[in-house]
Amino acid sequence: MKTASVHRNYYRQRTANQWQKIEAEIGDPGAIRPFLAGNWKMNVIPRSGVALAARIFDLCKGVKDVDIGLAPPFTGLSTLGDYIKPDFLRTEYGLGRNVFLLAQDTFFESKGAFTGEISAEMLASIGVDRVIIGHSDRRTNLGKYFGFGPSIAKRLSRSFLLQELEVLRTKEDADRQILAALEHLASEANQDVLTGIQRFLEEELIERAGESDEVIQKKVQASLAHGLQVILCVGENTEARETHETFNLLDRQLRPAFEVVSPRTASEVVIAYEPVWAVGEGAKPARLEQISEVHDFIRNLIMDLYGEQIASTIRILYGGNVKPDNIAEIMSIAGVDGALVGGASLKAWDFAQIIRFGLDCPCY
Ligand SMILES: O=C(CO)COP(=O)(O)O
Repeated sequence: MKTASVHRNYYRQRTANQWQKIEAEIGDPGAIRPFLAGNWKMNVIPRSGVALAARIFDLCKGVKDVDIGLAPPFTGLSTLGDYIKPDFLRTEYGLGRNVFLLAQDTFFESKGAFTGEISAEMLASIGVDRVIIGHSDRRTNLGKYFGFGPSIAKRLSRSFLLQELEVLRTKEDADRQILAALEHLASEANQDVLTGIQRFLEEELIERAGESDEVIQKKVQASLAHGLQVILCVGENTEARETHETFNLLDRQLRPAFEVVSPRTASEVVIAYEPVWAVGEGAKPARLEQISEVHDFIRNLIMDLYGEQIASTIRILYGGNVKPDNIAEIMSIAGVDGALVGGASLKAWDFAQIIRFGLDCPCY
C-alpha cells in the first residue's frame, strides 16, 4: 500500500505557493490538514450507514494525512459514533484519530418545548465532533416544503380572487373600495400583472422561509458553547451570481456568524463555500477560477476580522458536485482546504477516491 505522500505534497505546495511568510511566523504548515467531509443528507438508515462507512475505511486503509468527516442523519449518529471509535479504526483500518462524526444541523436552545429539534448539548452528549450549520438546504431550499409561500401566493390567482369577490359581493358591509380594487385586479386585462405579482411573492416568501443569518448565528454560538466544532456553510444563489452580488451576499452571511466567534474559538470553525447553483444532481461544479476567487475573498474577510495567523489556518472547504474526477484539481487551488461532498459521499468507492485525492494508486 502506498503512503499518502501526495497528501503531504499538498501541504508543501500550499506553503511554497502562498504561506511562506506564515510558515516563518507559525512554523507549522502541517496544521492545515485537508478535510474531506461527506454529507449524507436525508439518506441512509443507521445500519447501512455503518456498512457504508466500513467500506469507505476499507478503501482508505492507512490514510492518516487527511481528516475525514461523516454526517449521517440524526438517527444514524449514535450507531455510527459507536463504530468509529479511534482504537477500533486504528487496528482495523490503520486510520489515526482523523475520523470525525458530524451532525447536519442543531437547534440553538438547549432544552424545552421545541418538538423535533435537537440541541448542541444533546449532540455533544453522544460524541458528535462537529456540526454543519447554514447548509443551503436549510437556508432556502427547504422553504418550498415548509414555507407558506405557495399557499399565500395562490391567493393572488385570478380564480381565487373571483371566488372571493363572489362572497364579498353578497356582504352588505363589504368595503366598496376594496371590492373595486379586487375587481380591477381580477379583470382579464390584468392577468399578466397578477401572474407577475404572484410569482414574485411566491419566490420572495420561499426565499425567506429558510434559516436566517440571525438563526445561524445563534446556532454557531450554541455549538461552540457546547464544545462542538462548526462547519459553517455559505454560498450564493444563481440570482446573486448573475447580478454580481456574490461577494456582498457572502459578506452578509459570514460577518454575523463570526460576530459570536472569538479569536480563541475561530480555530473551531471550518467554512464551507457551497454555491447553491453548483449543488446537487444535474448541477455543474463551480469553475476553478470561481472557487479560487471566492476562497480568496473569504480568507481576506477572515484576515480582516482576526488577522493573518487565524486567516492562514482556518480551513475553507468547497462543496458542489465534488467527484472523484475533479477533486484533485479542486484541491490544487491554493486556499482550498478540503471538500464538503453530497451525492458522491453516498458511494463508498467515489468518496474513498475523493479522500485519496491525488494519490497515484487508486482504490484497490
Ligand atoms: O450540498 C452538498 C454538500 O453539503 C454538495 O452536494 P453535492 O456534492 O451532491 O453537489
